[in-house]
Amino acid sequence: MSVISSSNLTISLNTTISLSWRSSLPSRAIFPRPKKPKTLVVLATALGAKPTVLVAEKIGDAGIQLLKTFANVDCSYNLSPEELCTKISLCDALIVRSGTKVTREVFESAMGRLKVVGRAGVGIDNVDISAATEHGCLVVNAPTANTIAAAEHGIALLTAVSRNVAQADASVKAGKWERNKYVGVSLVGKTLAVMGFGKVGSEVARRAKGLGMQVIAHDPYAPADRARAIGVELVSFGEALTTADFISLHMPLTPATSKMFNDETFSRVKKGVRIINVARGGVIDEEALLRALDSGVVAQAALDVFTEEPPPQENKLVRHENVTVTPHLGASTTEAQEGVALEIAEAVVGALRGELAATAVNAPMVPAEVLLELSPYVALTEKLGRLAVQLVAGGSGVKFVKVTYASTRGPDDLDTRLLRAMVTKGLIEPVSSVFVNLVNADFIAKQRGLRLTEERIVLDGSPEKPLEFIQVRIANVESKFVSAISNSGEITVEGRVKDGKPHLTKVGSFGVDVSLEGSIVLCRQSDQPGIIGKVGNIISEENVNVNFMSVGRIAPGKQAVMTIGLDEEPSRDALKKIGEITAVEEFVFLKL
Ligand SMILES: NC(=O)c1ccc[n+]([C@@H]2O[C@H](COP(=O)([O-])OP(=O)(O)OC[C@H]3O[C@@H](n4cnc5c(N)ncnc54)[C@H](O)[C@@H]3O)[C@@H](O)[C@H]2O)c1
Ligand SMILES: O=C(O)[C@H](O)COP(=O)(O)O
Repeated sequence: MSVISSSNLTISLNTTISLSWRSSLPSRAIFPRPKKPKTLVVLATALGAKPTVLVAEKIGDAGIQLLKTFANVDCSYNLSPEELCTKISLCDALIVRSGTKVTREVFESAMGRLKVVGRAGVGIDNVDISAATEHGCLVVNAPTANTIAAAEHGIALLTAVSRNVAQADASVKAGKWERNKYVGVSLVGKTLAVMGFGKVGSEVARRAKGLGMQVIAHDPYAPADRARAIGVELVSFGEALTTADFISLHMPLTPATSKMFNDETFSRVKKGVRIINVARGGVIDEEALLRALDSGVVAQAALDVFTEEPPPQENKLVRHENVTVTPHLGASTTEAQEGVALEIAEAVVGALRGELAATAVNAPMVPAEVLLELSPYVALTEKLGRLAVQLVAGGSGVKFVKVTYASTRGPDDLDTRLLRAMVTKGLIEPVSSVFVNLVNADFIAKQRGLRLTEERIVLDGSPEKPLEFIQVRIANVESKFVSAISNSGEITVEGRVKDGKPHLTKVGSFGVDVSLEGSIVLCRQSDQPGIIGKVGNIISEENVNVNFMSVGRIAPGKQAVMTIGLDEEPSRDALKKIGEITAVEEFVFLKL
């Protein structure tokens, strides 16, 4: 047996999430129960409480129809920020495109009801992800359905600028015939630098190769072999700037890419370069681009996206004769919009049902089969957390928690992120009013100063079961049930999964066995005949059903801890009577 300790690992929840929709449902479970998603749906319908989805920007009809099969759908477009904040407290989900800013105020105004924001598209820079996470709100996007549309629009703009299509069109419509003025440049043999070699960037590269261009790409995170496979060389930012005749932008807007193209970068480009931007307006310093256009450093620009959308009327860039503009049309093809709408509707409905969200933005993925296998352990860890915190005297001074996983599997074969998050949920929810889920567990733990460390015990044996037992220990606290303090001085509870059900198997240093459902009475007594009967009588007089009972003792005739699992909560009077039995030295009632 070996112990692997990850000492001082501050809890960091990078966990798959699927949310169960909680509004009006009796269950507060946040873990997707892959075998039972339909139960949640049936409950929602039976209670007449369908979730409400606010669609704040127009999406394809197929998506709306799919949403309507599951939810009340409110399509309200062009809402002001104030109107959105007013409506949001009545909504379980919100769907937007790039035109709606989902700010911190929106999450605050939701008052905990908003469970998922669906971004019908790729870029999530219009959603305050930190605020979403802090409010336990899942953010999902539709990352694939508009890739080709965006790439095609990039190529449309590339060819349009090279041949002055927009300017020449305007000139002819103005009654002119200026054949000499609108002589263009050829694409064949020219170098195109694709900045951001992701989904759209690589499709642009592929198409530009077909036009006979030399394609280079800059992307610090893209694998070189993927680029090589389509005949593209990955180069440094500097090399891309200095060698390109055309630059096409395809990176996300992040703090690192904001104003990536500025006076300094324009001072390094080849004179006469042409720039295409179908990514995000904010990656270019628009004032600097204007200066570069005026000085002729940049010959032409084609812009689909702007820092402020729509750009103000007087925007000089928009009116510049060497600039071609479109109103953020990259994703706007019939095909892409139908695809995006379906992709986002499926993601939102799935998240509301408590199923896996494959496109979660603020919660990393754990494969479905892993989730299924870990499901009973997820219930176990939450319940151990709940029990442990209720054993603390005072109830809220929990700072140092250690979770031990005993398994025959090596650490690399056991992903404990979900379990860790559920311990956090179990520890925090009974002593606070906050709702903890897999999205916000990390944030809430940190906010409350909870430091959770994990330890592995690697057991010998065949690794069929993911875990043998799990132990939760709380250090530096006193307990209202002194027997829960183990020899190491910590409140200790241990459990395992038996026949698919979570069981409590140890409290302090006492071995016990009780199924973790309903509620529990823990009772320490001097080991002598008749006690079990006396306690049992008090409970049965109350008409409360005992679902499990076990006694763990140190040695015959010495102290024993009796564990009684109850279906309902006994009255205060009954609990008082248990405490008055002479041989009972201490007892505690715990809710699961
Ligand atoms: N105009 C439109 O309508 C439209 C449509 C679709 C996508 N987009 C935008 O296009 C962009 C790309 O979309 P995608 O689907 O290809 O996303 P993606 O995530 O597949 O690709 C983005 C790529 O940018 C790279 N990147 C990140 N930081 C970078 C940096 N500092 N320098 C260079 N590369 C960097 C990433 O490694 C990634 O490979 C996004 O901003 C998206 O919002 C716009
Ligand atoms: O990031 C995206 O997916 C595009 O910018 C598309 O945005 P839209 O949904 O507003 O067209």
